[in-house]
Amino acid sequence: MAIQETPVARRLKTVKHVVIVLSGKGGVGKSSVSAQLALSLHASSPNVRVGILDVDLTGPSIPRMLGLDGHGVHQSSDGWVPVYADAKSGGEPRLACMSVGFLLKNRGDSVVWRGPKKNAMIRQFLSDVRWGELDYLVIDTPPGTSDEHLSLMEHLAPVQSKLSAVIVTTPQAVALLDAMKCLSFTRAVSLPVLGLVENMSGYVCPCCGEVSNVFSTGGGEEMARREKLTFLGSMPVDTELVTLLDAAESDRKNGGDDDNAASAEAEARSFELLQRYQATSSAKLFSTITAEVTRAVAAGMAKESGGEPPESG
Ligand SMILES: Nc1ncnc2c1ncn2[C@@H]1O[C@H](COP(=O)(O)OP(=O)(O)OP(=O)(O)O)[C@@H](O)[C@H]1O
Ligand code: SF4
Repeated sequence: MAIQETPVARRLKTVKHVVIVLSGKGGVGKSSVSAQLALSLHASSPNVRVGILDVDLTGPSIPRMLGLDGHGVHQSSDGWVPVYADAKSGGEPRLACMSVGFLLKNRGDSVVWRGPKKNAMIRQFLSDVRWGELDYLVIDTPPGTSDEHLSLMEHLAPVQSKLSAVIVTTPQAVALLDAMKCLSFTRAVSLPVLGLVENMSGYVCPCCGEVSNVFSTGGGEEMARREKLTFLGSMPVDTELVTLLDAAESDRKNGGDDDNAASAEAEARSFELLQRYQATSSAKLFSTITAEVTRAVAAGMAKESGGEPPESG
């Protein structure tokens, strides 16, 4: 008997690879890493098409991080239409975003749902968004390994071969302990891990750019070595990132939330700011991560098709 294709599998047929970003603890920078990874993949080639899906139902922060606060969800005959972060920056839009944040009236509103409703929402996000052709879909998840993660893995099971994960941690012992729980989750659900990112590893002085180690450092690298994971790199606490996010946000607010010329211009400016951050030294890490993601995905695809993986640069 033929196995019936699920709506999620049908929808994700046009998506080549899915990168799930996980963290054991809240507030370690998982959404920042997801947003910067999506921007970096987008910048890696003028032909790469990227989607970012925010399934952090109780704390969606991707719209703010991409300067897209205030957008709503529009329905088409073929499903929900994602919001394009680069829609106003000229050329064909190729950075698509969908978040529960687009469903909330105000940013301060919270989602108070029980498990079954969360599960249904995650299924709908995976099956109903009209992504079109995507090279990468980055999924930002809630912290920890909760019901949402189990739902996500259950719905994504038919496309298991397209999945991999990036784990984000901070260097402190308590965060590393939670990152280990995250790692055992990936092992339990057979989710391949592309590598580990250590965020808030040191502090970049806004005056001279010197990096000082406020907390312990190197814990992420040590954990990666011990667990035989790829260490993707470390990112210091960078006030430039905070300033940039604030600037992008106030630009967006000044433009208003309506779809008028002022808001379009503000959105184009905030996207430009975000792209500019990619060129700073703290964000250089993301080109390494992007290269690793691209290499691992190409190797995986070559293995599936029986061919040789391309040489990594
Ligand atoms: N390297 C960094 N330098 C400066 N600020 C950072 C850095 N990483 C994250 N932040 C800031 O820390 C805050 C928390 O980051 P973020 O929302 O990415 O964490 P999270 O792990 O996704 O949190 P949550 O538990 O809410 O999902 C944000 O305001 C973000 O801008
Ligand atoms: S890192 Fe350099 S500029 Fe920053 S506070 Fe220390 S000495 Fe001053």
